[in-house]
Amino acid sequence: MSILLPANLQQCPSPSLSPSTPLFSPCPSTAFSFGRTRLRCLRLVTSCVASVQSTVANGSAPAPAVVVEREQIRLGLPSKGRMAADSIDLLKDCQLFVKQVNPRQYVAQIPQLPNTEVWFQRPKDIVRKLLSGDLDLGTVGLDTLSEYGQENEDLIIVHEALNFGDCHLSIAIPNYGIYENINSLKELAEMPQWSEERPLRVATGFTYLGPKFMEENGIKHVTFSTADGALEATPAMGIADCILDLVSSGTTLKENNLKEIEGGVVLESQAALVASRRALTERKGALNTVHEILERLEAHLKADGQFTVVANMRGNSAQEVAERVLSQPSLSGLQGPTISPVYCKQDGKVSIDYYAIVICVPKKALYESVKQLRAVGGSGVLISPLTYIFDEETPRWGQLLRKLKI
Ligand SMILES: Nc1ncnc2c1ncn2[C@@H]1O[C@H](COP(=O)(O)OP(=O)(O)OP(=O)(O)O)[C@@H](O)[C@H]1O
Ligand SMILES: O=P(O)(O)OC[C@H]1O[C@H](OP(=O)(O)OP(=O)(O)O)[C@H](O)[C@@H]1O
Ligand SMILES: [Mg+2]
Repeated sequence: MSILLPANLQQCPSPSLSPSTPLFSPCPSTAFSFGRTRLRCLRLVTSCVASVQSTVANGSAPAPAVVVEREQIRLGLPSKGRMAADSIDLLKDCQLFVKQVNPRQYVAQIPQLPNTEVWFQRPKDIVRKLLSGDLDLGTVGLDTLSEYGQENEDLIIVHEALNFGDCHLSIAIPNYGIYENINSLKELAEMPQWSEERPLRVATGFTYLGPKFMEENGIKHVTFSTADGALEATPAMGIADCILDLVSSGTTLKENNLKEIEGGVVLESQAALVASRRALTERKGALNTVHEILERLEAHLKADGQFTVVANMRGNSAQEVAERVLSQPSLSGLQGPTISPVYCKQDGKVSIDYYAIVICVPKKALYESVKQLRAVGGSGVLISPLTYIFDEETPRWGQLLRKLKI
């Protein structure tokens, strides 16, 4: 398997190469010409790469030996792109308001977290800066974390499902010509077209995950090229056989006559809250800050999927009403229904003919729950959104402490 090098290693100096010799072409059209010279170049580059890899592995940096002293905890948020607004909106929904004076200012404050400052960075730089110790926390897609974090143990996922930025990293091939009947990675790998001389050409921005995935799947005759965007054009341009890129709605693939294949998904991704292990264990205040952010996130995200349902139900006692409610599978709520007497005044006398029941219902199960409530005599059903659900302790906090071995 030959692996072309990430663009950020192109400038790697080598005395045997003329300055004009391209070591790695971001243009896929030159990506699989492996003459002798090319192979020699690659070997030279490989040894050169080994020496820089300790500091620049696909742009990621190793964790610093010591944590640099500073007063503030630093939270990295995406400066632009599709993750930027959603990150700020999520914090806002958790009552953490990011105060940015203007959109071109890359530092901001969160008044509710006075010991924390926000730094806006490109997602890949958030990962790099977590590794270099210049940020302590950050929100990024799991795809970016895997690509630029490269399983570095200093990176800890604090919350892996922030409920935005959903997409998956997947292989896509043309849906025409020789690929018409190819529907799985296995079938793609077994096509007679690929050989050492003419490997399968993959265009991808994921120069770490791509080769790793192919190797794990035993695909030998494969070569990679990279570009910064519009990868979906490369098969039709004749410069790649397939692509490995992010997919969310699937529109870009469809519009470019490409299809996904079985076994071709490298990873599922959504936004995550990530921290530097070193910062959490060594920086004063970092663990408290992460605890507060995590509590707010979990309370909001848990509530986000639920409705509060209130209904009245005729009955002789709270116990009898509870038995009827609990006979229905979708009406058990978070811990069970809350049932309270409804006091009515009739002919000058106060009596209890009805009970009010309050339950939390998953949004997806709402209509089913309303039907079940009606079936056991519920009436006057009121539905309202839930804002926060604070549990006794956030489950992810315990997981984090275990990861940190605290
Ligand atoms: N359809 C999608 N395509 C790409 N990324 C997506 C998609 N849906 C969600 N994402 C998430 O958004 C993140 C950032 O994507 P975005 O394209 O905004 O920035 P970028 O790719 O880092 O920047 P640029 O495209 O300008 O180089 C991705 O890493 C991924 O986690
Ligand atoms: O499945 P879809 O909803 O169609 O989204 C997938 C496309 O979105 C991303 O590109 P982006 O918009 O970031 O443009 P880029 O290629 O310039 O990065 C990604 O690289 C795909 O091309
Ligand atoms: Mg993009």
